[in-house]
Amino acid sequence: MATDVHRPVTRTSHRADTTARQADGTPPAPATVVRVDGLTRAFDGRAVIDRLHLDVRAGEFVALLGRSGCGKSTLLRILAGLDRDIEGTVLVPRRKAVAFQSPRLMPWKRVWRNVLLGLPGKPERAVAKRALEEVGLNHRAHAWPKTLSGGEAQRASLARALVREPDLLLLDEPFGALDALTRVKAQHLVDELWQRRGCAVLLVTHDVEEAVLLADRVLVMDEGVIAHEQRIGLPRPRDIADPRFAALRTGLLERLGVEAPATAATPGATATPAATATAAASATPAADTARSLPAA
Ligand SMILES: Nc1ncnc2c1ncn2[C@@H]1O[C@H](COP(=O)(O)OP(=O)(O)OP(=O)(O)O)[C@@H](O)[C@H]1O
Repeated sequence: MATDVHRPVTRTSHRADTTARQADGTPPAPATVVRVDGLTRAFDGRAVIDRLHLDVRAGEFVALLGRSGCGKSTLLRILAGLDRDIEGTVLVPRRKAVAFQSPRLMPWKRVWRNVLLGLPGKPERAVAKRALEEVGLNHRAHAWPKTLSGGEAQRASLARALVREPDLLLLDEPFGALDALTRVKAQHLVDELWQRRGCAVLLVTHDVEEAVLLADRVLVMDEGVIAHEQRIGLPRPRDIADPRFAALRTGLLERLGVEAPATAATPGATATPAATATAAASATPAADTARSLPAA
């Protein structure tokens, strides 16, 4: 796998992949596709990311949580190669793609042309159509972006990421602007695509439930570093009614220091993260507020 190294100021250097068979003949651990070592990014003298370490394995689904302003998008932009004003070492695969909360489609290009934007050479329309088929949007291939619904535009943005055949898919709050029902559908789609494609995914989200639903591993960012890591060993597809799901969600909410609102049923009661978790399970817009994270 070709690897990009972003290393303007290097403290330590790493090799990316470790695929050699072990001495006892057991299969090797999955290769590492992302290796970040001692990463620092400062704005106006303030280190938003401060000597951060992170490894992501091939095919792994990682969710990144953290309070608003803690540096999640900054980290994702660095991994995407969009910000290189850094200290430390960042190794990422050359084949990578990003989808943002806003689909960022060019209004003057039809959907299929948007999907092919930025691809090298002269890719054929069939390439776009295949990706659009994968996200269930082929019937809108010739539409103008402004005629798409929010969910359709987000699927077009995903198709644009998929045509790049990424080894690493970076998703920055891709469902944040969608209504609750469309978001659930989009989450299922991403889960399906990830299982089919087998690429590594790094998902930045504010939604604890979404993180537990989709990720193999949930990371919590705080004070410029990965402050907490939680493996999610639940079988897929995951059931939010499973008590183990609720326990993981509650644990993560506690880590994030989310204060739940007092419920009407228990006036004056001290709210607990568990209450937030219960509210979040209903997946209503009100619940979205309960599971959003406070600002840093
Ligand atoms: N180009 C920039 N110039 C100055 N400050 C910046 C710049 N980009 C980000 N920051 C600051 O860095 C901090 C982290 O921003 P970032 O967007 O990474 O946070 P975040 O965790 O993704 O937040 P949110 O969850 O609200 O999207 C914020 O305080 C932000 O104001």
